[in-house]
Amino acid sequence: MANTTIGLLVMAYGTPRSPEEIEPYYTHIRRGHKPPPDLLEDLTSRYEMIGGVSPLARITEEQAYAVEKALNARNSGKTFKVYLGLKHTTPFIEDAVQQMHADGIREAISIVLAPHYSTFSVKSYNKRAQDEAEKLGGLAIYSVDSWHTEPKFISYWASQLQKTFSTIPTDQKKKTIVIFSAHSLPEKILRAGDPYPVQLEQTAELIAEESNIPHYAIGWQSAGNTPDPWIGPDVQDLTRELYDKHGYTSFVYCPVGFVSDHLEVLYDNDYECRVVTDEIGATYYRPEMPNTEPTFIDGLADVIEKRLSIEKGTNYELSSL
Ligand SMILES: CC1=C(CCC(=O)O)c2cc3nc(cc4[nH]c(cc5[nH]c(cc1n2)c(C)c5CCC(=O)O)c(CCC(=O)O)c4C)C(CCC(=O)O)=C3C
Ligand SMILES: [Fe+2]
Repeated sequence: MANTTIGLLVMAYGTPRSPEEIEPYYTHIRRGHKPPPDLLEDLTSRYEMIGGVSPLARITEEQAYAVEKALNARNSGKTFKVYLGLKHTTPFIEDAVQQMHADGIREAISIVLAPHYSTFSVKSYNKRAQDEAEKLGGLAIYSVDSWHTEPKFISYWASQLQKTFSTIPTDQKKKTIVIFSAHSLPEKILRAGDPYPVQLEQTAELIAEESNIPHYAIGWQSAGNTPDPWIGPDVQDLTRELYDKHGYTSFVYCPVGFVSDHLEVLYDNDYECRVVTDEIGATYYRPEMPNTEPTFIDGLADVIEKRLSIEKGTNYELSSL
């Protein structure tokens, strides 16, 4: 087995690469249903507010190559070859699995560029990859389910918070609150015992501990516009509530459920949350997103190495029975 190439399947949400791609992308998110013109216009105008298209396409690619590079620099005796598979645009997850198979890859490890597991997100990415691999045969994919407590991921955010706090005037620090958030999901996932909210709490607690921040809260953002309830409190409502109850003067938004600069951060945080902080006369802070920061990338490489060593350990035990 020495020196065989291991496929590194990096999966992510995907984003339109041009304004023309917004409609097919949105149609895919809506499971094949074209968006009505008002919804399409609304989404297009949000992309316009962040520069026409999202920087996410470029960042996702850079992240994938950076993780491959970090792993191959480790001299572990293994060579990794990266394949990018996206949920809602090309190259789709299935395209990436087909390419791995065509390239003769027999073993692959997959990771989703989102830290928290949920049946709505990570489970569906993994299922699509596994289904395609099964269809093709001869390719085993070991999936990472979540990496929300990974030490270097936690350190990344802790050091970002220390950086942000160093810019907050001393007399304001005690009146500062950090809001950790992730993408909201329909509340019905909770009835089936989905680990998503507990995992967000764990991430928040670890970062808060390591960075020694005085106050924090957990919120949810970017909820969809459907009649069924979504997990709350929403970050905008939470901001108002925390101000009314405790009079915080500074709000630090950490959207730790995401890892890149993209629409949900650049619009839902940097525009929508700032509207609220402006309204109540508080100061808005939002630390930088991980993107390709080396500590963060190294953390993802650690996650992959650990997952692979578990797999190899298991295989060893099985074959020695
Ligand atoms: C859990 C989760 C993550 C995080 C985990 C992960 O990364 O997987 C995430 C990330 C992202 N979501 C993104 C974009 C969009 N998500 C939408 C709609 C939806 N997201 C959902 C969930 C999530 N989304 C859900 C339940 C819906 C409702 C429709 C459905 O039931 O599927 C819509 C439709 C219009 C709107 O609602 O705004 C858009 C445009 C972008 C790209 C941003 C860019 O382009 O910069 C990213 C990274
Ligand atoms: Fe989304």
